[in-house]
Formats: sequence, C-alpha cells, structure tokens
Amino acid sequence: MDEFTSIAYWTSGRQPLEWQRERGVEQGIGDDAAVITLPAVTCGLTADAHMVLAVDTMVEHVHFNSITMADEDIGYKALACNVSDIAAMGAIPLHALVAISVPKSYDVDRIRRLYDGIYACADKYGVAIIGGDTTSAPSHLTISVTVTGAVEAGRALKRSGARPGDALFVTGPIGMSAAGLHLLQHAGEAEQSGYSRLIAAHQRPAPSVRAGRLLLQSGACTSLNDSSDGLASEVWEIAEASGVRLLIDEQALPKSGSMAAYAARAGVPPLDWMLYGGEDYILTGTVTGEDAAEVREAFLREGLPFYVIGQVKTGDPGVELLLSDEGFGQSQHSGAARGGRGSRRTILIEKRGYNHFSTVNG
Ligand SMILES: Nc1ncnc2c1ncn2[C@@H]1O[C@H](COP(=O)(O)OP(=O)(O)OP(=O)(O)O)[C@@H](O)[C@H]1O
Ligand SMILES: Cc1ncc(C[n+]2csc(CCOP(=O)(O)O)c2C)c(N)n1
Ligand SMILES: [Mg+2]
Ligand SMILES: [Mg+2]
Ligand SMILES: [Mg+2]
Repeated sequence: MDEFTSIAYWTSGRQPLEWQRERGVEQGIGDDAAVITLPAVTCGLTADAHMVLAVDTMVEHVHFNSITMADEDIGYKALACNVSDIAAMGAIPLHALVAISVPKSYDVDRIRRLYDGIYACADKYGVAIIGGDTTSAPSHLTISVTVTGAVEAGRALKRSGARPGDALFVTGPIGMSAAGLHLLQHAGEAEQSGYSRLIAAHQRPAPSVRAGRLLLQSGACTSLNDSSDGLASEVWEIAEASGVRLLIDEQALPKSGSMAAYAARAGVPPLDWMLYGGEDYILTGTVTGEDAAEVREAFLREGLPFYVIGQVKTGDPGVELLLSDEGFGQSQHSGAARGGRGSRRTILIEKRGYNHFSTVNG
C-alpha cells in the first residue's frame, strides 16, 4: 500500500462529517491544510473563545517499546497526553493533527491499530482528527500530535498565579503509571494480571478535562499544570512561574493501594514513584485557601477526586516536603533536613523528574 492509500486506510470514514462540523471543521483531512472556524458555539462556551494549542511527541524506546505498549495504546496515549495539556489550561479539546514517522517494522495494519487507539481517545474526548503528516523512518516509530482547544477569552489557567495562602492540590493519585511501567518491565504475566489498574494507568492515561473545566468555572484556581514529568518537577514549575514557595505534606499525598502494594513487593520506595515517576496526567495546581473546601465539594458532586496536598508560602521559589515519620529516610530523594527531634521534618525537594537530556532517571 502506498503512502496515500495507507493514510486513507487509517483515517477515512472514522468520524462522521456532521460530527466534525459541530467542532468547526470546514476542511478536514484531504487538502493542503485544515480549515477551522472557532466561534464560541462550536465549543459550548458562553463567551468568545481563545484558541489553545499544544504539541507532544512520543518516540519508540523513549516513551514506549513493544513490551510496554500495544499498538492501540501508543495511539491512545499519544493523543491523551496532548488532551492533558489542553485540560491543564482549563480548556476544551477540539482538534488534532497527527504526524507519524514509520519504520519498516510497522506494516499498515499495525499503524491502522495505532489509529484505532487514536480514534478511541478522540471519540472519548470529542476531538476531531483534522490532518497530519506521514513519513518513513530509518528505525524507530515517532508520533507527534498537535491539539487545539478553546477556552473563555482571558481565562486560561496558567502556571504563574499561585499566591501565599493558596492551597496546593492534585486531581488524582500519583505514581500509578510509574508502577505500571515497572510491572511491564520487570514482572511476569501472572503478577501483572493482579495489577491491571497500574498497567492501565501507564498505557491508557485519562486526561482530566472535566477537572480542568471545573477548576476554571470555580473562579478559585490560581495556577494549573498537568503531571507528565512527575509531581516534583511539575510543582517546581508552578513555584518558579509564580515566584512562590510550595509545601507538600507527604501524609496528604493520595496513594493508591495497589501502587503501595506493588512498591512493597518490588522494593521501591513509593514516594519515588509518586514524586518523580511521571506520566500520571493528573492536574496539579493551586486554589485560593478560602475556596479549597468549596472546590472539593464541587469535585465530589461530579464524582471526581480532589486532594489538598499542601500550601503556598512566601519565600524563595522552591518546593518543600513535610515528611511523614514513616517516609523519612526511605526514599532516595535528597535535600537538607530541617526541624527538631520528635517533630515531623521538612526537606527541600529537587526539581527532578523525567528529563530527556539528563542522565538522572533518563
Ligand atoms: N522545540 C521547541 N521549540 C519551541 N518551543 C518549545 C519546544 N519544546 C517545548 N517548547 C515549549 O516549551 C514549553 C514547555 O514545554 P513542555 O514540553 O515541557 O511542556 P509539557 O508538554 O506540558 O510537558 P511534557 O512534554 O512533559 O508533556 C511549552 O510552551 C512548549 O510549547
Ligand atoms: C520504555 C519506557 N521507558 C521509560 C518511560 C518513562 N518516560 C518516558 S518519557 C516520560 C516523561 C513524559 O514524556 P514527555 O516529557 O516527552 O512528555 C517518562 C516518565 C516510558 N514511558 N517508557
Ligand atoms: Mg511537551
Ligand atoms: Mg503539560
Ligand atoms: Mg505534555
């Protein structure tokens, strides 16, 4: 099958034209470029919309390999992590362009399965696939997705608005994806079958679009980020962008039971996965202190998790961790310990996490 027949095989007839038109698509796949209208009505916004744009890339042997991800999972996750960046702005995802570079080891049917995953995610989050690019590649598969979204003009949630007195939160448990990756890389099939939620967290992350919208609508959210590189790295980004110091209470971090159980079996301190693992695609950010309880109630009413994990303080930009007694000394995180005997101690945590150009954890 040649390049053009392959593209049609992967994409044609997947999303009804009418459904795409509802998302403002005037011209989708099939011309030199896509053409989009972005009036508020196409995205259900009441005010004039601003357009939100993001791109993220996944590379074989960096983000996935044949042991960790099925072809469908690669497509699903490539779109999901982009949708997560749109969610992290408080926006509604609308469109995606998919660029893919394919080595000979992937035949058209493998890529068709990858597109099954892309379209499964697209349907779940209401994203119209409107174009892309296809090339051959010498050895490894690369997939790069560009997404658009819409948000009420002037209201996008940035990393830079955290202020002393705000509450620091996460919208879901952390460390599950890293535990799932460890399982896929180190455990046998029998053991893996007992931890299907951890494996699903790694292969099929669930971007927090509804949570992002709730946070925007609350009017109380002062900063927001999604967690791709690990909580420590993401909250550091908020601290730096906002010029504040953040304090995380270790005891308040939401720990999934299966993650903790597998960490114990694997001999890994769970805090390492929770702080430095990454790829959970939960949202982390800050809300004004006086509104935290109300925001939590709003999340509860929607059946969504919301955990206050700390607070914003004055001081040099940085992140502190208030250690729970049991956690102290178990993790490999480093930092200067403070506080006296008998009291819980606070350490500074490094801006460490997944970093493509660092030798640590990479
Ligand atoms: N090669 C590049 N050229 C221009 N801007 C870039 C490039 N790479 C990243 N950026 C920009 O840098 C900022 C941070 O990008 P980054 O990829 O770290 O964010 P993210 O997508 O939230 O994180 P992750 O890639 O871990 O999911 C964004 O504004 C992004 O557009
Ligand atoms: C086979 C394999 N080895 C390691 C990892 C871990 N990993 C890769 S990229 C990344 C951060 C997010 O990427 P980005 O910053 O590019 O969005 C993480 C935690 C994996 N997923 N698969
Ligand atoms: Mg990125
Ligand atoms: Mg992001
Ligand atoms: Mg991203």
